[in-house]
Amino acid sequence: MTEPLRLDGVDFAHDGRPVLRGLDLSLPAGTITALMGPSGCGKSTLIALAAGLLTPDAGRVARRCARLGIVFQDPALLPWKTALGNVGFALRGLGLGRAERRARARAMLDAVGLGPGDAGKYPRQLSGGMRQRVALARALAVAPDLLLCDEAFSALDAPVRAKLWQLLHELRARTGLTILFVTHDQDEAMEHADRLAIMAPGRIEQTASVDACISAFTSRMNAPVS
Ligand SMILES: Nc1ncnc2c1ncn2[C@@H]1O[C@H](COP(=O)(O)OP(=O)(O)OP(=O)(O)O)[C@@H](O)[C@H]1O
Repeated sequence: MTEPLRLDGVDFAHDGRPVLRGLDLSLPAGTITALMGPSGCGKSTLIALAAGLLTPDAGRVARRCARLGIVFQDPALLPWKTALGNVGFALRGLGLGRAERRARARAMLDAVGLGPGDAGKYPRQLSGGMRQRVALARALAVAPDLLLCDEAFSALDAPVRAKLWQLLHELRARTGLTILFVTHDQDEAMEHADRLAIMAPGRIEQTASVDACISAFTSRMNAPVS
């Protein structure tokens, strides 16, 4: 099976202070992996390395994807562009005409639950949750085959989160999208991921399939009390 993302023996230091040491992680194509671990263990640093925004001091980061989508906790939208303009901007460089870019951007905003009324608003006129939805639409508009999400849904309420997850599951089923998402929410991880990657400070401590975790838990619950 191909691996759209693989990190081998990655070391990384922020300002000379080691943060990741000999970190290994691989994502099989079409899987959804939840990256979990204590605050400060290096999850966001791993995502930045995976995205190519940071360069490892040692080891190797290999991305085998045609198009990468990234969503951060901070949506970082262009303040001088509308929601539609922000999503359309991401489509420049794909060789599409202006009308096609606008149509794709509109459709993607619609898919994340932002209709024509919201599409024309500037980031300052949108709530934090709406800005996060614009950021997701921007990442998905390029039709990525690898999506990295760093606490991307943290400002969203439960019903909106559920709708966006439904959209991601549909995209995965249709396109084989591979997703790595950082979350502190165990329920979100168990409900939406196929695999868990659990970090200890600086490294991946364990990767396991969610099904294996659930059956281990169930057999422990059903074990006779001695
Ligand atoms: N730009 C930076 N400059 C210096 N140190 C940094 C920088 N970014 C992160 N660090 C440090 O690197 C370590 C790992 O940070 P990182 O943000 O990757 O952890 P995290 O697991 O994502 O944390 P959280 O769950 O709190 O978001 C922390 O000690 C943090 O203080």
